[in-house]
Amino acid sequence: MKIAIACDHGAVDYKLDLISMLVEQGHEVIDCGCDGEASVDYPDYAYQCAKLVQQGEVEKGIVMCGTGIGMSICANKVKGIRCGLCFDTTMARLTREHNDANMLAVGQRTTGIEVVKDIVNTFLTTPFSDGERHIKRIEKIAAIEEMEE
Ligand SMILES: O=C(CO)[C@H](O)[C@H](O)[C@H](O)COP(=O)(O)O
Repeated sequence: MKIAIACDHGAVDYKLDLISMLVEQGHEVIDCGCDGEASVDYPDYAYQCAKLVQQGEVEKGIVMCGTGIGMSICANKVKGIRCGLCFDTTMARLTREHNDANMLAVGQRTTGIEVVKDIVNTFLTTPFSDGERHIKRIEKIAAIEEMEE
């Protein structure tokens, strides 16, 4: 799978760990930065990653910061993006099954790396459940985006 990944200065270590894991698994990864621990602004990196997902350049996006909150807020501002902030594998499974999330957000300061790896693997391998009620709700999300334009 082609995946874009981005972080702010609060999650560089996790981003590098996840890139190693994903490449080892055979995924193609586009690294949207940032690259060091100097303070940066998470919207700059979340936006780059979300645009790659929106434009169909990649199938999924993964963003991370201290908590994942800032990154997820930004990603969800981009039309067509459904980014789930996850703290465990149940949330990762449900954001795929129920929300058909195309982006995942995690936090380096809130969640251990082994749990984050499990979250990422669950997110990438769980299909959308395709239930009629979920489709209807996702269509309503898209309708809100249209109303807000
Ligand atoms: O958006 C966040 C908080 O909800 C992220 O955790 C950021 O990484 C964090 O705000 C960065 O904080 P810092 O004090 O500038 O390192």
